[in-house]
Amino acid sequence: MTKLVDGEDFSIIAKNKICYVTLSSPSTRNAISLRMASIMQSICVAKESNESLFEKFLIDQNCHLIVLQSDVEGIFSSGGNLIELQKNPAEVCHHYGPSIRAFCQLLHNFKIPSLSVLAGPSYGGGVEIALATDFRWSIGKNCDFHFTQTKFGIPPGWGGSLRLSELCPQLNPKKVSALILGKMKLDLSQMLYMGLVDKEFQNKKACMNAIEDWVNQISDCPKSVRDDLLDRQSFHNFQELEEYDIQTFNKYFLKDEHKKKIADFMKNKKKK
Ligand SMILES: CC[C@@H](C(=O)O)C(=O)SCCNC(=O)CCNC(=O)[C@H](O)C(C)(C)COP(=O)(O)OP(=O)(O)OC[C@H]1O[C@@H](n2cnc3c(N)ncnc32)[C@H](O)[C@@H]1OP(=O)(O)O
Repeated sequence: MTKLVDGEDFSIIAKNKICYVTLSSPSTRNAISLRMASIMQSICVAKESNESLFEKFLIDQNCHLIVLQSDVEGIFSSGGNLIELQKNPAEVCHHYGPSIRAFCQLLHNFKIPSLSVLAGPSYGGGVEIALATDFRWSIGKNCDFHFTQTKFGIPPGWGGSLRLSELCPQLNPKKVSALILGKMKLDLSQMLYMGLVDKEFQNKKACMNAIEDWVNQISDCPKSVRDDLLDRQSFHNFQELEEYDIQTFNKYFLKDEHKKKIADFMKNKKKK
């Protein structure tokens, strides 16, 4: 196990090709503090080499998946730290929003897949963090999203509104605004229906086993095929993506590795 961030309330570690980002602040129900935001800032901002510390860590540790999770029972995140935000003047909190936004952008844009494990509800900015990952898996039934931002007189600011429209084609910008203005709650059945939650689990063990199986399958794929598949995300134009997919397929079709894998499969099949 290797650590990038080692704190009581927020840690980032790599273990068995999985990067775990863990929120563990029971006293604030996993609110995002100024300290966490400043760590996010320091690990997400690209250095001269054009690579941030977080990206370098993910590459060096050969991580195939980022898992964002809560270590506090009954909550994913209560969003922005209201106590600190109330206490401090705007100048002191100047970097707060941009830092968390940069962290969310990294989860969304970095080329390996990211997953939020939801075993409790999320509020305000906590929903936005959960929306930043590519996938959301739920454990149990209690993982509602609460859009509470306007209760405090502000709109979402960490990329969550746009992500909602991206993830749910039926939620156009007008509908997203209506959800937020209404301080609405989405429960598990609504999130499953909208495709916001991708898989549901009865307990943590089943979820963690599924995560390990997933990463093992990714590791089993030849590195160059894996890299080529992960590069697909850099294309936003469907025509260019189609050409890339055809070229990539031709690069591997009936080459030695492909033939060998077919032969191994047939041999194992006969044995059975
Ligand atoms: C700028 C950020 C903004 C955004 O961009 O969107 C936001 O995120 S706005 C904040 C959105 N958050 C919320 O609306 C949630 C606020 N909290 C609650 O509604 C409740 O606390 C809870 C999360 C539903 C939990 O309720 P409950 O189980 O009844 O516990 P308590 O209410 O007693 O809370 C326990 C403890 O935790 C502290 N706490 C809770 N949320 C926050 C928070 N967001 N920031 C800081 N601290 C928080 C709460 O004060 C309690 O502490 P003690 O009183 O010291 O026990």
